[in-house]
Amino acid sequence: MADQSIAEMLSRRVKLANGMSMPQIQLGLYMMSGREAASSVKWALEAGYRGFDSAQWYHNEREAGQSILNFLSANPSLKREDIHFTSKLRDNSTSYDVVRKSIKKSVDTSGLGYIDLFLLHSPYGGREARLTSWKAVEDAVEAGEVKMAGVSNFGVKHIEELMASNPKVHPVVNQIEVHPFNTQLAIRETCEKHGIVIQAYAPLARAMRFKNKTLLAMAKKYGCTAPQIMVRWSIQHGFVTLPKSSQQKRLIENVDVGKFEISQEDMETLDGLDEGLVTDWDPTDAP
Ligand SMILES: NC(=O)C1=CN([C@@H]2O[C@H](COP(=O)(O)OP(=O)(O)OC[C@H]3O[C@@H](n4cnc5c(N)ncnc54)[C@H](OP(=O)(O)O)[C@@H]3O)[C@@H](O)[C@H]2O)C=CC1
Repeated sequence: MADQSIAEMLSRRVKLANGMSMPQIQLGLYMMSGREAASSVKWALEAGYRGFDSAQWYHNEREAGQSILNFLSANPSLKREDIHFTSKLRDNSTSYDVVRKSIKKSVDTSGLGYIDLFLLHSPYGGREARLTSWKAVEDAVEAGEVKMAGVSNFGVKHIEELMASNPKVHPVVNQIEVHPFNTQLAIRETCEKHGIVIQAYAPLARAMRFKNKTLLAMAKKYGCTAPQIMVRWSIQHGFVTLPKSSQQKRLIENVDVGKFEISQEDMETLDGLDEGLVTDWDPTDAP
């Protein structure tokens, strides 16, 4: 696998339980203004990124979608189907209609015609809201508004609850915080059991641990940077990984990870850095 170009790394795809696939490395769009999202998406597409992770909460679905459309019209060899766009439901609701409308609004706002992956952003709201919201997402898939459905920040209990409800549409991913400083073994095991791929958010631990001694020693050994070790760790674990940067140089640096492979022993050393670090929120134990 070593010695792959940036374009090759960005063309890697992960297979999903529903027979579809998605890019393994996608650009995270959290904490980007609309203007930043527009420019970052453009730079990323130029570099070869084909997947983007937005959300209703990020208030940049419109600008990210428009940037994708601009790129597609300037590059007619690429089609809408070559791009993977994710959004997420801001709030679960016990009202089916509220959620259906909210999904339609995201589709319209993005301007992309459909959304590739739509997630419940968190398990908040209780069991009834989770299952009702899921039903609305399933129907949006059946209606073609959304191609695939998944969840985010679901803990073991929430995954088991959803799977026990016999969902019509299989949740293809659970997007959770995962990096060497928070390895989330219990949730990963549960997802694996049910054929749910992990999407690793905050794969760079939001730049909070770049000075960690073990990480720096590893970067020196492999002749790369600390963020590159973190992205490489994430893909070697088989996650779909979502590093965010709104700087052109960094969003290219972060995916230039095809020239080295972390040894099994070093992967285990990195796994051992787990300290349960939460960089933003942790709704995985919500009631
Ligand atoms: N479902 C959920 O609840 C959540 C989902 N997410 C998703 O995951 C994505 C990634 O997570 P996020 O929280 O953004 O954190 P990341 O772990 O991706 O870290 C992003 C931070 O690292 C900095 N950074 C990026 N690359 C470099 C580099 N090469 N050198 C130095 N600093 C760098 C960025 O700054 P700069 O931009 O200035 O480069 C930014 O401050 C989000 O954007 C979002 O799509 C994130 C949190 C919660």
